[in-house]
Amino acid sequence: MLRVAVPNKGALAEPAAVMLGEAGYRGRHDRDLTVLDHANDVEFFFLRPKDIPIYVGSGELDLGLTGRDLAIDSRAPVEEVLALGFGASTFRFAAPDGQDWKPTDLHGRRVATSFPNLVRDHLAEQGVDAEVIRLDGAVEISVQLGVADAIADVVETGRSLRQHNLIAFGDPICVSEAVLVQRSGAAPSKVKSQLVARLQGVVFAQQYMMLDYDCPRALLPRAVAITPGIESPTVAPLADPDWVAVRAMVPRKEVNRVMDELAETGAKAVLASDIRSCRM
Ligand SMILES: Nc1ncnc2c1ncn2[C@@H]1O[C@H](COP(=O)(O)OP(=O)(O)OP(=O)(O)O)[C@@H](O)[C@H]1O
Ligand SMILES: O=P(O)(O)OC[C@H]1O[C@H](OP(=O)(O)OP(=O)(O)O)[C@H](O)[C@@H]1O
Ligand SMILES: [Mg+2]
Repeated sequence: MLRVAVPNKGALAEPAAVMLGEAGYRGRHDRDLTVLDHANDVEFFFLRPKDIPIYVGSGELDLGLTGRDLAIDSRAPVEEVLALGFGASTFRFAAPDGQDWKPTDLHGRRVATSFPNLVRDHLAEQGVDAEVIRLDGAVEISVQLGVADAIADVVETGRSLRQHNLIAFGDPICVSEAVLVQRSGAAPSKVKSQLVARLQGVVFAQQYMMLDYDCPRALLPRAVAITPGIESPTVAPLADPDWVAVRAMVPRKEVNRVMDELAETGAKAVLASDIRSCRM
């Protein structure tokens, strides 16, 4: 049976549960710490996302969903199998607004963070000798409370930084998202490949939309150039011989631009719909 770690709390827990549900796996009941999915030969363990790389790196669990930043900070021997497309954030230095900060200004100063290894390794790479103060959370407040001169923390919308008069500086230390990890160099297995393929199907489906439209036959070459699809679009005859129906997958981010172009070209009844899952 495949043993898989899933975040039980925090920003990644809910989207991870939704993604596993979409992939056909059994969900968590109440606050249970484990779920047996006999139908798919998988046992899920609900753990703190920070601990997940430790369990997977030690080989106790086969796969884990966690944050890339947490996996790096853990220093556990894990490798990314798949990026999951949710939980996106950057990990950045920040310090009081009103000064033009550079990472080298941290020399000889105190930097508070919940990701001490990630920060220490980054400072060492940059040749900056700063003191790292390890805190568990609410790191943004540490500067005003006087325990640090700057912070390094997760930034999603930037709201927490603004609220505490902090400004991010330097290049991001890490560009993170939720990832599926395994122990570095772990052997492949059939159940593992199946879970990876299913999640890949959901990730891919979330990044695309299905477009359906009617198109005058004479305009088909132009329409196909706008929606080339993955392999090639599906073209089906309509009752009216001068028209065809076209179906193609389109990157979600581009769907409105593509719909505008199709409408301008002369396509009618342009419909966009979600894809729940796929195997490419
Ligand atoms: N807005 C966000 N806040 C915190 N973490 C986020 C956010 N968006 C994405 N993440 C990612 O979630 C992971 C952190 O999850 P974790 O559960 O440790 O912290 P949390 O969501 O802040 O919960 P907690 O309440 O336990 O601090 C990291 O990989 C981080 O990059
Ligand atoms: O850029 P933003 O959208 O403001 O999001 C980032 C903030 O959210 C998280 O904090 P959380 O609320 O989880 O509290 P914590 O610091 O105690 O973990 C994170 O640690 C940042 O503080
Ligand atoms: Mg937090």
